Amino acid sequence: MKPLALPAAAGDAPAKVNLALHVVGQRTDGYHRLESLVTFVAEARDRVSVTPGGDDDTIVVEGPFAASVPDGADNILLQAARFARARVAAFGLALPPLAIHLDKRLPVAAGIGGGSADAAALLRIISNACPVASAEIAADAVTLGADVPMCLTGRPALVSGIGEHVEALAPLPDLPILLVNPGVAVATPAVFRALASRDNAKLPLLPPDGFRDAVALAAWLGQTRNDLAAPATTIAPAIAEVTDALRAAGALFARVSGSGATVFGLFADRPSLHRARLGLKAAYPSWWVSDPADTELTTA
Ligand SMILES: C[C@@](CO)(OP(=O)(O)O)[C@H](O)COP(=O)(O)OP(=O)(O)OC[C@H]1O[C@@H](n2ccc(N)nc2=O)[C@H](O)[C@@H]1O
Ligand SMILES: Nc1ncnc2c1ncn2[C@@H]1O[C@H](COP(=O)(O)OP(=O)(O)O)[C@@H](O)[C@H]1O
Repeated sequence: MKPLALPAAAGDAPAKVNLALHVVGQRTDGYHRLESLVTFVAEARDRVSVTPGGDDDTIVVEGPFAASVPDGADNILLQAARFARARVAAFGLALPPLAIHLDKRLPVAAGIGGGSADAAALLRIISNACPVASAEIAADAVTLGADVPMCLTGRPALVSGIGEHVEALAPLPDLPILLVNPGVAVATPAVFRALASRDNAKLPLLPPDGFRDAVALAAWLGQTRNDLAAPATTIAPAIAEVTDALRAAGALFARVSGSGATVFGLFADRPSLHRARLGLKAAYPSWWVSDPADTELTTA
C-alpha cells in the first residue's frame, strides 16, 4: 500500500446544540428515530491536533475536562483513527500511526456532542489529506456515533434517522447562544431508556425563508420540543434549575440540549448574553458557562 501523506494539522471541535429534538420512533435495534434542528457554537470547542509518526496511534488529553475523558482505547478519537484507516486502505493508501493531542475544553457527557465533535475534527483532517476517501468516511461516520455525521457537517442542519441524515441549512442569523452545564454528567443511553413515549409528533416545517433573527427563531422553537428533556431532568434535576436561571437572566429561550445536562440560552443580542453570563457566573460559581472570549487554546 502507498503511504498517505498526512501533514501535521489541527482543527476545532465546536459544541453541537440540539435547538429542537423530537423522538419520532424506534428502530428494531433499539436506536431511536429523531428529528432535530442543530447548530454549533464556535466559541465553545475542543481542539484536536494530529502529528503522523510513532509505532501506533497514541493520544494525550489535556485541558480543563481532561480528567473526565478516557485516554486509551475507549477514547472515540482512537476509534475514529482506526475507522478512517480502514476507509483510506480501501483506496490502496496507508494512514500512518497518529500522535493525537486533545485539548478537552467541553464538559463530558453533556449533550453537546463533545466526543462526536472530536471524532469529526479528526475525520475532517484525514479527509482533507485523502479527498478520495472523504465520501465514504462521511457515509459511514454514523457507525462511530449517532452525532458524528452532524458534527462532520459542522453547520446548522436538520437531522433525521438516528443521526445519519443531515440536511445542511442556509446559515442561521448570528445567534447569541450561551451554554451552561451544572456539572452533572448524564449518560445518553439512560435518558433514552427513561423515555415515556417513543412515537411523538414530527418537527414542524421550517419557515421557507429561514429565520430573520434570534427572536424569530425563539418564536419557532416555542412550537417545538426536546423530547429528551423530561427523562433527562428526572435523571439530573439540576437541568430545571439551569433552565430557570437562564430565563431569569434574560434568555429569549432556554432548553436542554440533547440528553443534557447542558442547557442553551438564546439571547436577543450579544450585550444581553454578556450580562447574563457575568450574572450566572457570579451566582453559580460551580457551573460551567461558555465563554465567548475563550480563545486561548493550547496547541500540541
Ligand atoms: C441524544 C443525542 C442528540 O443529538 O445527543 P447527545 O445528548 O448524546 O449529545 C444523540 O442522538 C446521541 O448521539 P451519540 O451520543 O453520538 O450516540 P451513540 O454513541 O451512537 O449512542 C449512545 C446510545 O444512545 C442511544 N441512542 C442514540 C442515538 C439514537 N438516535 N437513539 C438512541 O437510542 C442508544 O442507546 C445508544 O447506545
Ligand atoms: N474524546 C472524547 N470526549 C468526550 N467523551 C468521550 C471521548 N471519547 C470517549 N468519550 C466517552 O463518551 C461519552 C459521551 O461523552 P460526550 O460525547 O461528551 O457526551 P454526549 O454524548 O452527551 O454529547 C463519555 O461518557 C465519555 O467517557
